[in-house]
Amino acid sequence: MAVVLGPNRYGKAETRVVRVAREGEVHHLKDCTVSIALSGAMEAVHLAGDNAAVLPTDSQKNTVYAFAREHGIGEIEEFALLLARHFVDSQQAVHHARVAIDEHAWVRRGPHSFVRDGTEVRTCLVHHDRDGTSSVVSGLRDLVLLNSTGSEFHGFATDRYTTLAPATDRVLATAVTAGWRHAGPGTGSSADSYASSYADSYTGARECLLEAFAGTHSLSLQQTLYAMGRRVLERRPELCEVRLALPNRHHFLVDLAPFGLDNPGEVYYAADRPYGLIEGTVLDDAAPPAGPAWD
Ligand SMILES: O=c1[nH]c(=O)c2[nH]c(=O)[nH]c2[nH]1
Repeated sequence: MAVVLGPNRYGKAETRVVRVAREGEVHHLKDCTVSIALSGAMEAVHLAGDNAAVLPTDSQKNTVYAFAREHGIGEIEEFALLLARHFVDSQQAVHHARVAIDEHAWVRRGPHSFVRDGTEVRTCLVHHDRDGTSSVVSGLRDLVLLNSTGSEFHGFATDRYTTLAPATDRVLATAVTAGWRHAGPGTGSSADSYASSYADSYTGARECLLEAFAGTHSLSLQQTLYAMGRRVLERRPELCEVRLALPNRHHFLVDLAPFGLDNPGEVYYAADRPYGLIEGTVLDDAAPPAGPAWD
């Protein structure tokens, strides 16, 4: 048997950075978690303990803070591309950089006061390669949605273990995890002109998800998933692929008969687990190959 080193990467995970931009009395807040993973010519460190090619993860963390000071944090996709290009361009041994950023939303409550906005998180995942190609996936997670009617589930397959009753009017609730792949940028710095639209693109794609969830009379969460992905692709030509994970947050009607009460769709038990997990990809059939974009 010959033992060889397989794929590997390393980097500082989950650097928490909060950037306060001060405009006199009025402050602006960006609250991010940045995860970096670098790969390339890293055989020597694994095989011989030679660290010459290893830029310490501590330096990577420091770069996040220094860049936040020097460049500010605009759209997270731009900041991720900036970091990814920096590591590939400045370190000979680094051939590929992966940068994932989560943005935690704060809502303004005054010139320099903010309230954390629920659990929803905006996300991005950027890859940059030595040959200059970049990929950008934007998205969100923990966007919690509920329709109190307009959802059915019946006509499903049954077997000897099926006890689920067909539903013609049920609560449909989920916590959306979604990613959408940008058709560009293809190469290097040409991404910069593109970058100014990341904010619009995000707001637009998120709105499509909300609209499609609220506006689809659902015969299954799978059907709703497809409608959500399709709406994004139809309205946002800059995007070519959407991946969704939708946990079915089951709401069970409580049996109030023991108390002499009826329950015409008014009182539910919101179960947290187990939950159905519906996952799917919706894509433009002319989408360029994804490469490592989702890795
Ligand atoms: O929308 C649904 N899809 C399913 O696949 C499923 N399975 C289940 O038990 N309930 C539901 N609901």
